[in-house]
Amino acid sequence: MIATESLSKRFPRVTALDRLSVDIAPGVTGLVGANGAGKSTLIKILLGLSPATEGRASVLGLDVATEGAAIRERVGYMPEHDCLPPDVSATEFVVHMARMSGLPATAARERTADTLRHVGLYEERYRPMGGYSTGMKQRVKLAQALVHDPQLVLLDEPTNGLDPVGRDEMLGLIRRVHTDFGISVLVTSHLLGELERTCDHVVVIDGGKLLRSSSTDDFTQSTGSLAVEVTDSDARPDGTAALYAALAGAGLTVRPAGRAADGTPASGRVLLVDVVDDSTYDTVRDAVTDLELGLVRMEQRRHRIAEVFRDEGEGDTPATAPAAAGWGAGRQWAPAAQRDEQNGGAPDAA
Ligand SMILES: Nc1ncnc2c1ncn2[C@@H]1O[C@H](COP(=O)(O)OP(=O)(O)OP(=O)(O)O)[C@@H](O)[C@H]1O
Repeated sequence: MIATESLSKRFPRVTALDRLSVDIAPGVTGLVGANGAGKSTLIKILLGLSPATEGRASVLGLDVATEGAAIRERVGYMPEHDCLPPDVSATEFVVHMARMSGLPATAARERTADTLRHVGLYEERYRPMGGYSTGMKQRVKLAQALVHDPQLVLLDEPTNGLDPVGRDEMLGLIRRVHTDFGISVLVTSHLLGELERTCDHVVVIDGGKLLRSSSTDDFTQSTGSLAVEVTDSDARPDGTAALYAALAGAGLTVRPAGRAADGTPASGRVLLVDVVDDSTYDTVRDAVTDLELGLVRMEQRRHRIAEVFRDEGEGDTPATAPAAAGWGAGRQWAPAAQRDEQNGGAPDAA
């Protein structure tokens, strides 16, 4: 669907893309990187709007250097920044964009109504967009990217500025763009954590270089740990501590999920139990029953994408720690994504 070969973009003072070679298949793909990693630059090159300094790229089999117009006919684009005229309504704007894409007037009106309904804009669609919330504006930007029924959409930071609920809704909408309409999606974000729920595949770039391109499952494969959470009871006001002692006493390796920055156990209520064999599940169940605690959850733990990068970064091996100055930001950026997950996905101020 998208292929780049040694693609570079150099500005006078900065190399935004550095010999990037990547292949992106149909489906929902996340393009993730810290601010300034080169995500928007890549999107502009893929749309044929900005020439590469070196290398090649194709989108839907079309060459970005010579077939930009044909690419833009088949591809929708949601830009990162606010670009909506404040005095017109969503309906007027999206109809206009549909007409610009070549749809006849009636089809443009029908497609606009369908698309705005799909993104969840109802009565508000007749009001001037200047009075819209950030979430509504993001939805209009998504609608105009979809209105001409593209084969692929490129979404640049669609969750920017949204609160946790708005972000979840937007990610759900993006997923449905693919499942309901069969449109492939390339979505950028600087938050690793949010993409693992939405994307089939994740491409990570840093300082314009490819850091990793893998299926989401490869990033988040199961670990050998079981996450267990229990309630407290009158008899045992600290149920987690009681369970910890019981499981350790039964010979299992147990630790609290997460540690504070100084290495002390975090105050969280989730315990991680190393799975030895199938009997581990029975031991946990029996311990919870014997202590007369309520079992909130017992689940096989999966890696979070952010942890993969944190763990790899700690080794500082040449294969995973790029020389680019961006890695400094990257190291802060993985825990930031985790913080973001822990607090329920609050917008990242970074
Ligand atoms: N027109 C330009 N002229 C000079 N430098 C540019 C230009 N466009 C981008 N850059 C630089 O190229 C680098 C990559 O920018 P880009 O916008 O692609 O990053 P990004 O990953 O999309 O980050 P963000 O989400 O912050 O936009 C940055 O250092 C940026 O300052």
